[in-house]
Amino acid sequence: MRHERGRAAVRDTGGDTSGEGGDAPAVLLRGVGKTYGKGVAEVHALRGVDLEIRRGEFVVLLGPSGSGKTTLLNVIGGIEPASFGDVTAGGRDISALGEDARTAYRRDVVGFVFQFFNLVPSLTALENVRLVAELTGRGDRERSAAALESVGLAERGAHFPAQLSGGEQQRVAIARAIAKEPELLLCDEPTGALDLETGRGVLRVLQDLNRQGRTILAVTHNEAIAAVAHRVVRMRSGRVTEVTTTAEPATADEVTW
Ligand SMILES: Nc1ncnc2c1ncn2[C@@H]1O[C@H](COP(=O)(O)OP(=O)(O)OP(=O)(O)O)[C@@H](O)[C@H]1O
Repeated sequence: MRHERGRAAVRDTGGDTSGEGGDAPAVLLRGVGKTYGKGVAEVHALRGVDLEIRRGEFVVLLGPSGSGKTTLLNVIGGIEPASFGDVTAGGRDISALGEDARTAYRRDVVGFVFQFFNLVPSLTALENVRLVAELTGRGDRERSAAALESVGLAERGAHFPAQLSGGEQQRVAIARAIAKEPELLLCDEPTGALDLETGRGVLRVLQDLNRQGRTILAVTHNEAIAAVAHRVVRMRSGRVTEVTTTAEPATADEVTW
């Protein structure tokens, strides 16, 4: 494994921003800030973040609690708008979108995976996957079944969440996120609620999806997970402090925590 630390690697986040189409980055942030509240209650969650994520990259965002990781994920995913700066993702200038256009972007371009799976308990695994895909007009049974198969759960489509392990539920949540074929998969602590073995299973699925060409950004506290990424972005106090490139990412089976 080769690490390129410090300034040279941080320069990675620059690059030509003019191109559209094939060479356009999956995500490009320039001077992005997010401030919550007003006056004495003001919190500067992001303080001028520059970041580029290329198509097909697997990027892990690491940082201590409160450093702004989830805020950054939410801004990239269109869950909340930046207070200032430019956000381009999926070929769109997200910072310029109104509420409705941001909702459409979130629905059509981004797949989300959360720490606590958020499956609907009264629906089967397959129904959970279809439910979200249907919102984008891509909810046919075959596509949803194929998504379940791609996370190794082809046989579990008729099971309810309570009949599945935590790792399996998270894999259903990943299938749900990818069934609509998003350009970008955003994961917030995807292994945070899982033990080592089931967590590895989830990482394995994410790595497979990435090898098939999906762009993935995963937020975590867990330093070990960084080993599977192409690049690791470290944050502190709302700023990117370091970007590390890994020439040969580890496989999910090689990481331990
Ligand atoms: N809706 C909100 N209103 C006010 N402050 C917020 C809000 N969301 C986040 N913050 C604050 O912004 C800062 C960054 O929070 P954020 O959740 O992005 O950090 P994080 O790195 O993801 O932390 P953790 O690892 O604990 O989830 C924190 O100080 C947090 O308290």
